[in-house]
Amino acid sequence: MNFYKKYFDTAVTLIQQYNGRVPLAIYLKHYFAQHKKHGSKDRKHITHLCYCYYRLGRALKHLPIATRLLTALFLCNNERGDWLQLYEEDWQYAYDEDLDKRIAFVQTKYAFQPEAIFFMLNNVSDAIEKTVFAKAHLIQPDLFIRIRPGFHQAVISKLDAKQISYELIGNNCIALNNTSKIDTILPLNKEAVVQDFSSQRIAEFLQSTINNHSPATVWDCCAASGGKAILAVDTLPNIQLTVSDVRASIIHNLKERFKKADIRHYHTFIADLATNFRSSKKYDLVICDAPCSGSGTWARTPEQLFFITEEKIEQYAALQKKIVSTVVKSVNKGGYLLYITCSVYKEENEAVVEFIQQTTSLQLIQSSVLKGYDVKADTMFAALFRNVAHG
Ligand SMILES: C[S@@+](CC[C@H](N)C(=O)[O-])C[C@H]1O[C@@H](n2cnc3c(N)ncnc32)[C@H](O)[C@@H]1O
Repeated sequence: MNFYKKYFDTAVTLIQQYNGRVPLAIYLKHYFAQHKKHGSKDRKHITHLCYCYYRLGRALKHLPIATRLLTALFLCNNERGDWLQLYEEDWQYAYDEDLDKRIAFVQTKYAFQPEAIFFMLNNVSDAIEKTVFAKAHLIQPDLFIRIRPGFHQAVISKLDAKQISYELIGNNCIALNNTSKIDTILPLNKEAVVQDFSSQRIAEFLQSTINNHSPATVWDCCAASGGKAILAVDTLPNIQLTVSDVRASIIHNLKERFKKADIRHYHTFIADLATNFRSSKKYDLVICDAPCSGSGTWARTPEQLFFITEEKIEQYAALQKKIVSTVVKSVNKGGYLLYITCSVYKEENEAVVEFIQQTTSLQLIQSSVLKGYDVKADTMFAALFRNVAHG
């Protein structure tokens, strides 16, 4: 049996047994750890096949797994390769590097609608071009890094010396192929951070906050391992930073990361903001990068396209409202709240903005969908509010 057929059959078995309870990356990691017979090339091909399968999201769900996998592979591969041997002649002949032509061919075989890839596509923000967005899930996103202040030349020289191909977007954002191994080339977190293009664009919101008001107090209330907090330190001069999260383990990771990033002066605490937590302090800027469905990042975790439920999205929306209700009380007079998600659903974005407007006196300054799907990046949402209350 040829290698591709073997990879294909293994992927079919893995897909049959996968139930979406753990991330696909973890599921495959465990499988490969238990099946040492697969070398690195095998792992790469089998992983690629499984990811392709889930890139089809909810489309063609009625097809048997093997047929659906063949269709997904045909749609997702943007270059000819040995994998084409798996196909009947008419498929081989019809293959084209243009995705739209591949879609048109698949439509001669099955009732394939690209819009069906994305769960509840009608519920995504109006600013999103729905068909383009849904189709973008057939393509693997790029890897993005942000060069930290003062390290531009150092980073560029290291990438050039190793002949890594990259694209510089603006001054400090670098797009790389997803397979690039940059952690062995760059001192990550010190000179550059791995951060999606749209996430880097949160700097545009930060710059319109407390830039003229220094030193200012900043609370990143859903800090995780500190992606937005490091961005705030790099973007805003001389801030007094506080970070918190509900998970102690992630704050531990943040501390390790901050050490590498040479960020030494900051406060941390652990808090569940969905309870009636009350901060004794107020801040000039509260960054609320809320827990969310992550639907703007599902081109990186396409299994979510397949397994997400409406109930889950509703749970996130309810949690977001609870968290913002808690943290708005900690915004100083004249201070700001920056609400962020990496979701595309209105319920987690515009509806939460409306909720804040209805239930608080904060004023909306600006909000926007940060579209990444046309540049192989994530799509995010950000809304900046100001506490204009008097007295
Ligand atoms: C989208 S992530 C934050 C990402 C981070 N700001 C960054 O840029 O890397 C959301 C975070 O909210 C935290 N979270 C979830 N529920 C929470 C709650 N009830 N109170 C506080 N934090 C919570 C999660 O643990 C998670 O780390």
